[in-house]
Amino acid sequence: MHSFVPGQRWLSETQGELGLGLVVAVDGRRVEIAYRATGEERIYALPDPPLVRLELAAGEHVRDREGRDLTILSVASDAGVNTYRCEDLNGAVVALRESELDDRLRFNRPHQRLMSGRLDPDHWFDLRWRTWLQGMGEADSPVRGLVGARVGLIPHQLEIAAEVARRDFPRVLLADEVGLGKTIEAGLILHRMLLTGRAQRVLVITPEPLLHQWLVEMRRRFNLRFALFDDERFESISEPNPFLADQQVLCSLDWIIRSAPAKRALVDGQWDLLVVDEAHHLDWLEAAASLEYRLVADLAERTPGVLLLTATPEQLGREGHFGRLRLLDPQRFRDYPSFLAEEAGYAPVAAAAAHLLEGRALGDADLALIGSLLGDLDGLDAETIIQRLLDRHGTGRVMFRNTRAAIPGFPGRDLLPYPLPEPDAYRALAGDTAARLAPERAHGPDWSEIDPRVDWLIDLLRRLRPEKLLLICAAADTVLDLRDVLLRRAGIHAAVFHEEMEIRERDRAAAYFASAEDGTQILLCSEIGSEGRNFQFAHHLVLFDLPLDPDLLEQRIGRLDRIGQTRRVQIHVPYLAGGPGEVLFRWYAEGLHAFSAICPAAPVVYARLRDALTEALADPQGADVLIVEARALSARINGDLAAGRDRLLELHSHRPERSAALVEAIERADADGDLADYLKRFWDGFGVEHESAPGYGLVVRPGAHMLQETFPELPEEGLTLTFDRATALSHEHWDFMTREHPMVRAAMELLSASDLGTSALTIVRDARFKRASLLLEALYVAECQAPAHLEAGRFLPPTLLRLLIDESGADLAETIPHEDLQGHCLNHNHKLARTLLESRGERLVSMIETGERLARAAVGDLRQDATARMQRLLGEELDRLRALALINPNVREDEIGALEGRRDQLGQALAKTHLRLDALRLVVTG
Ligand SMILES: Nc1ncnc2c1ncn2[C@@H]1O[C@H](COP(=O)(O)OP(=O)(O)OP(=O)(O)O)[C@@H](O)[C@H]1O
Repeated sequence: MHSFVPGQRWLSETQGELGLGLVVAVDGRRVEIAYRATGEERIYALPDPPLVRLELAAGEHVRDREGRDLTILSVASDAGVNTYRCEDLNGAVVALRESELDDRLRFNRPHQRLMSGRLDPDHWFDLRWRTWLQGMGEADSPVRGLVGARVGLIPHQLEIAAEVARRDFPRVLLADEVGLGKTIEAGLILHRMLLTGRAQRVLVITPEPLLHQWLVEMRRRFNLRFALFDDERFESISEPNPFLADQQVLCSLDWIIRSAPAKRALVDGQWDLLVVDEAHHLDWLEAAASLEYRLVADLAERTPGVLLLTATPEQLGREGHFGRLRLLDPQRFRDYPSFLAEEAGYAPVAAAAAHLLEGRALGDADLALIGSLLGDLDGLDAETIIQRLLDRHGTGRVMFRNTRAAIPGFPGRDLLPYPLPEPDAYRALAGDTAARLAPERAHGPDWSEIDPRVDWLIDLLRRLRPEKLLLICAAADTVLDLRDVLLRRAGIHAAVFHEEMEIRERDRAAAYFASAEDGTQILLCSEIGSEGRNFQFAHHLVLFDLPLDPDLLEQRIGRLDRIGQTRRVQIHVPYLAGGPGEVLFRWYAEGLHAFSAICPAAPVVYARLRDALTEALADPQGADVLIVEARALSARINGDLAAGRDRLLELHSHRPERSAALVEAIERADADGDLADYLKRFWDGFGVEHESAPGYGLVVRPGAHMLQETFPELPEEGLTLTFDRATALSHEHWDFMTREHPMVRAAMELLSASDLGTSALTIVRDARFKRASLLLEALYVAECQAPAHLEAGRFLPPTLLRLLIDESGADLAETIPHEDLQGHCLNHNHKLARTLLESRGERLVSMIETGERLARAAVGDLRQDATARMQRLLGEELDRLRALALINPNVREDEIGALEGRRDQLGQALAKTHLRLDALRLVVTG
């Protein structure tokens, strides 16, 4: 019999959910226990309170208050209070007084619970079994983190996400063409890294107009709740570094640049992963780097994972592109001239790879080129050669770019030009090309009275009603003037979106436009609406003016021509005939063919012919010659790009056979009905109400008599959910329930950390068992405790070992599956249960000992297999990286070092895999 001493830890015999108790005071008649996990204090009468002394032994795994995982090496007692000598995950030895044990620790003692007749209903035992099985299935799944996103299964996105997220330090430029889903790719990558524990602190930086869209996309597609930081939030947090108060932070580049204290705190934010959207704003020239660039460079230097997103990597020139690659890997991209020289060599390599892909025989020149890059080609098949070329050359490992041409399913675009007479007053601006190109700004406030585009627009709106139109123009003033004139002259209410509005106002305007029932027919946007936003529910785009930069034109069209667009995009272009407006229109329409499709050559053609274009704008007589030249140049460059550098990049950015396997794996997970069955049983056991809703939906609400006051992630008012991906995509206000949904993860954690279902007793009547006998069903869990970033679960996830021991000590688990042992559960029949347990107690103890022995032997095998698998997989990966490093400087030294370190640490962690008895069920057959 123990006596109570302050500082000791005790457990409530009857209320395990209180957590670990601490003796705070004792007198002759009572003991006072604090349960800090639940904030309860209880006073118990002595001498016989319903408490069990917590005595831990060497080999057991515990956690301290700071969350460190420890293994007990030995125990010493001083005046009745224990001090445990422990080892942490890094092998350091620490002394832990028992009062410092984590108050939330649960100590399931299935053995004691069973022997003392504390029994749970069978269904909880069954759910425990299924919980562990499910966890095992997920741990090494190639589609982990990808399954739970509310996204359509678009192959190139899944492949990029899987490829990038498995790297130790993912530092890449996601540069798919406009609207192909870079935000989704970044979301998939970070979702996977968060789920596997590879990242915890994530920072996303976007331009101000995209903040809200990111917030919403992360929440509704990935169940990720980002904290949006601005001055107000930053100042309201009193911690020394307010960013440390949140794990997933979203903020705008503009705000950080403006706020010096925020900038300092952000750089010290200890991020694991940094995402920068619209990264082409990070200007860099060899001679000067912008403020924005320098800030991101500071962050990138201190953050292991960096994702830069841009659809126009070469906007503002190749030098800026190089600057952004340098953010990802400053060692590799050290100087601009060598980068240019190296790039020049890509085209022939890509051409050779293309020949191989097309199944053509290689000529001597190709063979010599490939041989000089890869060494001996003997015995290598075409596929292997292509893989190696992709792997080892170019910017492949740091940059991904998919183009529309390679992705099916875009409905296409139609150009609808409207030449309009140029008013005399505008023509009078001749001599000032800029003014004549934007007469609405140069002419004065009454421009809308004389500009034919206004009547044309009113007419178009009437003709297309109720179809929605997005209008983009260069300036906020034009937006405001157009709004006024539409209302005044035609009674048309337009929503507006421009840089002088507050973020919330802009988001409201976009929502007002989006609303199907009572929204506006037209949204008038200044240029800030041309970047990143999703307006693909509309099919008509009006380009009220045209930008000079072709990347900007593509950004504008990309608002509608993006994933999710269901019809051909109608591009309406009104222009003033005879003047520079017509020249610019023809430049895009006839010279670059940039309205009807993306013109990859456009930035280069623009850079080369900029002067000629300026001249033709000033003097439209020269337009014909210019257009012919632009057409020839863009055809040639587009051809070169298709055959050269971009072809290689495209090949590397999407390998269909790999993405097909990912799509198939996710489809299989989606089709598996187990999860719905699992959750329904869980809810039933817990007391959560659920009923079908029309159209693959399910309404779930807290019941009146639940096991605990709340169910994880279930709001008081309940929620509607669906297990069906297609339904989830069309009902975005419903939760998409997958194994990765926070509710499922929290429910599984709740169960495995509690003692629900850890001991059960069932009577099974089955003709296969002739006479009354005992079977002991034991669930052991082999666990490898290692720091999360090592992802030990890939090789040895918490692994369930199920044993079914009969009275002779034989294990029948293989022949009698768990599902076959259904029967009558004795958790309510205490009397019968106790009689059974008392009469067969000795036999039971010996069966438990046998189980323990068999499980220990099995865990040894498991440990060995996992270590061998880890050595093989990481060994292969290391060989590949080392081979790559010899020829491709894109492979960084620290990547190889990190992988070697990981292999060693994993080896040590796997060797310490330990075994824990999780649950016991006594089955009485007859
Ligand atoms: N797999 C997907 N399932 C469902 N919707 C998707 C998927 N991928 C992309 N989308 C939708 O398509 C649109 C374009 O995606 P996203 O915004 O990620 O593209 P982007 O490449 O970042 O665009 P931009 O170049 O304009 O910044 C968004 O509305 C997004 O929600």
